[in-house]
Amino acid sequence: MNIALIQSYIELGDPAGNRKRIFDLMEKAVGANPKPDIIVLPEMWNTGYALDRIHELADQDGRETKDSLSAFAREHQVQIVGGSVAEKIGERIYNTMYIFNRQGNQVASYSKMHLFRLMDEEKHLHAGDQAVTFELEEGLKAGASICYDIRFPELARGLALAGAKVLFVPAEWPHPRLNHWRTLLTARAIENQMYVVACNRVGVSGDTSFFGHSMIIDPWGEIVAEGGEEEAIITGNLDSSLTDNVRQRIPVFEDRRPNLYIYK
Ligand SMILES: NC(=O)CCC(=O)C(=O)O
Repeated sequence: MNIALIQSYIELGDPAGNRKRIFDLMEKAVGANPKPDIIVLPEMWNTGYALDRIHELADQDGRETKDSLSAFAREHQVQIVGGSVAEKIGERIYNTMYIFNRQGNQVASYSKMHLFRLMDEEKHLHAGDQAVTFELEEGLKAGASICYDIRFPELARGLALAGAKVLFVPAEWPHPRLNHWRTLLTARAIENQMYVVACNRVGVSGDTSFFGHSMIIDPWGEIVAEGGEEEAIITGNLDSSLTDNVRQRIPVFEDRRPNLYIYK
């Protein structure tokens, strides 16, 4: 499966401008040869972290985002892991990912469950309360996570135990924590023997600088593709048989001793 990561710049508090930018980049991605089977977007791509105005800027019920991503997926016959957007449900704002198949049908959604205090998320957003797996083509099971979620290995392990062979991680992860980003993503891939597909934004927003370095890491922990710090479409290939291969070679899931892991 060919994957294209849309490592874009995001303008603070400009949903219309950001939508145009993201869709222009997606058009470019589907025009490439080979055409991607899956497009992945970054976190909060509609508004960025304009949290002080998030109630007026968030997408009501995610309607505009869902309609436009669905139409794009159907028109271009491509699966979309839609990063995340600020979504307004009633009076609550969530940081939510939508996933679409090639027919344009929404197959799942996931709201970020760990809110990141360093960026004030907990003051403005509601946390999701459900872990989510979903099925890509060829029966390939994937798990959803968003940015800060990767600091919680229990989430990725739970998704792997539920059958996920790929973990998607849209992000807005800034300097100076590139070392954390690369190490945590690689650790999640190695310990769960799964692909990690992470799409980070680039550019400066206020006094925060986002470094990109979107990456695809295979179940052996090797980096298959990695972006730099500029806006770009990063592409790479995912071979689902590699997950089974690595899991047979080092049978971590058979060797687990979960009943011994609780401190008394
Ligand atoms: N948007 C986020 O969740 C950022 C997480 C982050 O930067 C971290 O260090 O964790």
